Amino acid sequence: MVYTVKTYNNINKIGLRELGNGFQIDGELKENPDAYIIRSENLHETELPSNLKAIARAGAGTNNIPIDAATAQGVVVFNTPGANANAVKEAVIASTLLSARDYIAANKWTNTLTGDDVPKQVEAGKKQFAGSEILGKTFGVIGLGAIGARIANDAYRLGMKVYGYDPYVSIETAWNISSHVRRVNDIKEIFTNCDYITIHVPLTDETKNTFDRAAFDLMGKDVTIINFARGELVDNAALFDAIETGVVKRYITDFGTEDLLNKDKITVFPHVGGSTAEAELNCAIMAGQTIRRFMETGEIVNSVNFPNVKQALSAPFRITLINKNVPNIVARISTRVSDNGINISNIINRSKGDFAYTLLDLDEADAAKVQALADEFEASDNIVKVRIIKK
Ligand SMILES: NC(=O)C1=CN([C@@H]2O[C@H](COP(=O)(O)OP(=O)(O)OC[C@H]3O[C@@H](n4cnc5c(N)ncnc54)[C@H](O)[C@@H]3O)[C@@H](O)[C@H]2O)C=CC1
Ligand SMILES: O=C(O)C(=O)COP(=O)(O)O
Repeated sequence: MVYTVKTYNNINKIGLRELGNGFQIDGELKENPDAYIIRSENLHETELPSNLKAIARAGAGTNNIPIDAATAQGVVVFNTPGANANAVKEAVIASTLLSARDYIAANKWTNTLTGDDVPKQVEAGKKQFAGSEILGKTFGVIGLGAIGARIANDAYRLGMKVYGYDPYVSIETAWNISSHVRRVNDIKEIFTNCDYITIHVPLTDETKNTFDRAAFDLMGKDVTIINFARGELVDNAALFDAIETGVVKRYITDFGTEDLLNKDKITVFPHVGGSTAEAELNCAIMAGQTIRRFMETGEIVNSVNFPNVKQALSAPFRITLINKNVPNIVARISTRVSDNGINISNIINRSKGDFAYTLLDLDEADAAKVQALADEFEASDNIVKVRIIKK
């Protein structure tokens, strides 16, 4: 069995080797493949092909993927948690230092100098670039996930007083956060207390415009806002007013829109937070492993729209179903299997919202019987995707 994969956006080739020999990458069937491996390509305007079973986002944010449509079509969407977190952490630490000392403007100015007396001009002009130090300053981190937790710990190590806010922090990540990071339960405490604020949350209806007028109104003066998460987390109109009134000293973001460009107190990078050789390799490796595992075994790990399901396959065949989460569905599935004279060696059914994933391991070596059962499942209104996996 050869599976087909279509890649978008420069996925690291070495990482893709994780797929192994059972996958054809960007071959002739790439317009209706089994899986996509993707980075930031916006899929919201495109239809997902009928054969598609999985999308792996080689990275963290999945707001470029139509998750609800994918779920309804039985497409499992994965990401690669933490695989590019160190890259973003380093970019944010660099940005913090860039705001404290205006190195970019200082470098630009120095490059304008001419003549034999450049050293003299430097000494005369450098006072305009006197900065401040980050030691002892307050640093707020909104979102203490893979990136935020790393940044909070390192900002503390750099001598900053660190506040962290994340009402949904996972237990796993919470264990990794230094006890020196002061966890607050109200985001307002970040806005009122911090000289530097960085945000590391997914873009959702809840997080959109986290930095709005009400947020800026709570801040003191000369606050640096760092946004390597998504542009829409900041209300730009409110930001411009906050810059005008001296509330915001500098806005550093990885997400450019035209209104942000060529402004004195705004520094825009071209979405390069995760663009390091190491992060691109890590993401591609994790995406490749995830897709391979899902296609070859049916197991789900690191999905954003279906629950984790792990179960070694010990029976001759496994049928995987993506089904609507309706009452009595497991009983109905089991009955259909027994009506076909097949024994179930193991069944797992896990739901998330309106849909569920079912692994059916069958004590049946007759491929034709298994195919007939799968065809019956295909015909059911409550089942949106059926796959047969042979041990
Ligand atoms: N600039 C770049 O190249 C990159 C940007 N990103 C962006 O950064 C985001 C975060 O990435 P990771 O830390 O890897 O993800 P993550 O999933 O490990 O962490 C996100 C954290 O945000 C928290 N959160 C969710 N809603 C929240 C809310 N309303 N208030 C406070 N916290 C909330 C979650 O509990 C979680 O701990 C991604 O979703 C993506 O948008 C990620 C990687 C690279
Ligand atoms: O992982 C993320 O969420 C990112 O924003 C990284 O995007 P990229 O894969 O570098 O286009």
